[in-house]
Amino acid sequence: MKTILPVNRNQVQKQDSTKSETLDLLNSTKLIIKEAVQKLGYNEDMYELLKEPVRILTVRIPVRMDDGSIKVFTGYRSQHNDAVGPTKGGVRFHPEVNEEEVKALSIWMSLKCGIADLPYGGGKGGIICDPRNMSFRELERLSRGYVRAISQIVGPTKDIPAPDVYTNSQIMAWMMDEYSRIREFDSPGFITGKPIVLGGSQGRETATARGVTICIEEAVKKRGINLQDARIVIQGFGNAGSFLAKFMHDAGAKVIGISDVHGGIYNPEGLDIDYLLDRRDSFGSVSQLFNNTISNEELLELDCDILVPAAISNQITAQNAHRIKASIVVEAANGPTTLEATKILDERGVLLVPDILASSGGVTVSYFEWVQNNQGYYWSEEEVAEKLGKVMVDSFKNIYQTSQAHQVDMRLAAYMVGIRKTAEASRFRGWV
Ligand SMILES: NC(=O)C1=CN([C@@H]2O[C@H](COP(=O)(O)OP(=O)(O)OC[C@H]3O[C@@H](n4cnc5c(N)ncnc54)[C@H](O)[C@@H]3O)[C@@H](O)[C@H]2O)C=CC1
Ligand SMILES: O=C(O)CCC(=O)C(=O)O
Repeated sequence: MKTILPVNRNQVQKQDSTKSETLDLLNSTKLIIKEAVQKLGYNEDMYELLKEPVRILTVRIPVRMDDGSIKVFTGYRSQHNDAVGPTKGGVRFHPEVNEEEVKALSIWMSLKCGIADLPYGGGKGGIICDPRNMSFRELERLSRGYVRAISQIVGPTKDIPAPDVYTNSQIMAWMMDEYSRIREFDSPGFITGKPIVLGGSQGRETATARGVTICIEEAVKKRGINLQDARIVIQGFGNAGSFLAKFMHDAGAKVIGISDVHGGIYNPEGLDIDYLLDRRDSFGSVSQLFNNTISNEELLELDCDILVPAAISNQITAQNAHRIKASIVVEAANGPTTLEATKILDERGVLLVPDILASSGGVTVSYFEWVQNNQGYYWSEEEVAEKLGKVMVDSFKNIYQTSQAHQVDMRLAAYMVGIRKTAEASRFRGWV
C-alpha cells in the first residue's frame, strides 16, 4: 500500500498555470479529494480511484436544423463512480460546456449523493450548444439525439439524468420519451425533473432553491443574524436563483440585488421579486428590461449580509474575494468559488456553505422522484418538503460539526462527509 503524499495546494496551483490561481475545476477538485481522502485515513490507491470518473462518453449528435442544414453537436456523459449504485446527475446545454468541466461536475454529484446519503454515485452530462439561439423543434431533435447517442450507458438502474443549466422539464420529457421508445416500454425512472403528468415529483422544480433556503436558515443561526433583517444578493435568476429570491422575499428578508447573464439590478430598499418572476424569460433573463443595471462583478461586491452565487463557476476568485462584503456566502451554483477564494473568505471569517451541500436539494428530490416512479405511488408536496427538510438540516449539521471537529473549512468538511460513502462502497466491492 502506498501512502498519500501531503497536499500542497499552492505548489499544484503554480504547476497548473502561470496565473496566481487555478480556475481549472477538475484540478481543484482533485486537490480537495486528495486532502479529504487523506484526512479520512485512506491510502493513495483510494485517491487514484476517486480522482477521475470511471467512464466518460463523448458523442457527436447530428441535428437537422429548421433551415434544412445539418449541425453536428458535441455532448458528454461522465460517470464518476458506480460503487454505491446507479450514477445520477443533470445535463447542461451551454456554449462553454467542456470535458473537464463535465468530469468535475460528475465528481461533485458523487459528493452530493454521499452528503445526502442517497443510493447513487455521481454522473453529469452536457452538450456544447446555445439553446437561446435554437428553436423549440431544434431543441427537441438535439435532446432526442443525445439520448440515442448515450443510450448504451444510461437507464433507470445505470445512470439517471436530470435538469441543469439551460435544460428544463420539457427537455426531460423529450428525453424520457426517446428512451422509452428505444427500450420499448414506458421508463419514467430513466430521468428526473419531468413534468408532473409524466411522473415528475411535486416539489422538484423548487427543490434546489428550497435546499439553499434551508442552508441559509441554518447559516444565519450560526452567525446570529435574523433572516427578517437580512439583505440578500443573488447572482443568477434561473431555476435556482429565482425561486430562492421568492423564498427569501416570502420569509421577510430583503433581496436587494439579482442578476442574469446580461447584468444585475440593485435596490437597497429591496426588489419587487414577484414582478421580476413574472417578467423573466424561460432562460432566467430579466435585467434587459431595466435601464439602470450593474455588472455581475459589481453585484458580487454589493454591501449585503448573504451572497448567493446561483449561476456559473469561478465567480468568486482571488481577485475579488477580498472585496466580498457578505458575512455568509451560500453556493447554489456548482463551483462558483475558487480554492484560493475559499481560503481568503475563510481567513476573513466569512461562513461559506459549499455547493455540494447547499445545492444538494435538487438531487435529493430527484431521488424522491425516482423512488416514486419505481413504486408507482406518488407523494404530496408536503411529504416531499418534509423529507427534504430533514435531509438538508441533517446534512448541514453533520458538515458543520465535521468542520468544527477537524478545524477545517466547510468545503473540506463537505468533501470528507461526501466522499466516505463512495470510498466505503468501493472498498467493500474490493475495488481498492
Ligand atoms: N437546476 C437544478 O436543479 C440545480 C442547479 N444547480 C446549479 O445552479 C446553477 C444555476 O442553475 P439553474 O438555475 O438550474 O440554471 P438556469 O439555466 O435555470 O439559470 C441560469 C441563470 O444563470 C444566468 N447566467 C448564465 N450565465 C451567466 C453568467 N456568465 N453570468 C451571470 N449569470 C449567468 C442565466 O441568465 C440564468 O439567470 C448552476 O451552477 C447549476 O449547476 C445545482 C444543483 C441543482
Ligand atoms: O437532480 C439531479 O439528479 C441532479 C441535479 C444536478 O445536476 C446538480 O445537483 O448539480
